Amino acid sequence: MQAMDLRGLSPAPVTAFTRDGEVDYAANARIAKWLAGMDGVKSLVILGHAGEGTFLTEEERLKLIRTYVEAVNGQLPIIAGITGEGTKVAAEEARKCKAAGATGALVYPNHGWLRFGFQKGAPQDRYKAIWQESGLQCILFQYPDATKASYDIDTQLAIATQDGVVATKNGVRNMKRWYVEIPELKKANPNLQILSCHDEWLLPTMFDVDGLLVGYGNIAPELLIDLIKAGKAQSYPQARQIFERLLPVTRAVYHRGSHMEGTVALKLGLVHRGVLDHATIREPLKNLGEKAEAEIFAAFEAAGIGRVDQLIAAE
Ligand SMILES: N[C@@H](CC=O)C(=O)O
Repeated sequence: MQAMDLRGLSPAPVTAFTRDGEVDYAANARIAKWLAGMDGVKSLVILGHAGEGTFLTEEERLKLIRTYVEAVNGQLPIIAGITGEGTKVAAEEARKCKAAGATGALVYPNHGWLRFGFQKGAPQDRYKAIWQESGLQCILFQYPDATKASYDIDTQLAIATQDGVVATKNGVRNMKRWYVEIPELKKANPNLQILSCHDEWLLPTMFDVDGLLVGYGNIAPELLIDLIKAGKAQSYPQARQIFERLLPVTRAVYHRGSHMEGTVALKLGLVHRGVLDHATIREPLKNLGEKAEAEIFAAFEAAGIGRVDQLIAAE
């Protein structure tokens, strides 16, 4: 197996809808082409939180994968969020995603684990079943420490050393754990690619990662690519400068009441950049209101993040 190279930016694109709430495949293809055309973008991760993946029907999800695969024309791997609850259901979902053209799986924890915690051994069996059933290359998704679905180090090590697991998307949000666990994972599997997803405060993790897998990659991919480079060069001043420039946008999009609002804010950001015509979302997401919209647009102005001209060229 040739592992996906994720050493750079992997944006998690939003899903564009028509004004009446249907999936707008043409608009999604435009997003795919725009992002895929950028040097430093290594994969596109669809059907995740930012992509409202669980708000789509199975038919829509598979059609969206096919749309992305066609749009990027082999330039990049398409990674699908795998969210099915039961292990068998998730493995079956992954098999269908692979048949639709996906290369990778971002494996979400079972939702019940968020509420009750997981039984030892169950997470690694979920990854194993997905890999064996589908052949999709898996990304270990580490949830925040504050949730019961955050895997202890033994569970992470077991998953990280299994066949078919090529990367971890780490959002632990506990630097005591990050500083200890990331080196342990690297020691156990030196090929494991470390991706941060701490959208709301990326800076502290930038010096230890191979890349980013973030919803933030929708709205400021150019600056995030530079931030990754600065982190890899271990240049704190350079990384800090980019972080400061992004700060108004980070605050407007991610320092909100809930991370769920971030997805709505991402769509507004894409409207501001001329990538989307409107920010239609699906329930249970809610619009943020005119005041928040104005704040988000003003934040983009303050950061000097403007419209995307290349999008038109990509069509
Ligand atoms: N950045 C978020 C969004 C999810 O995919 C996270 O940490 O999980």
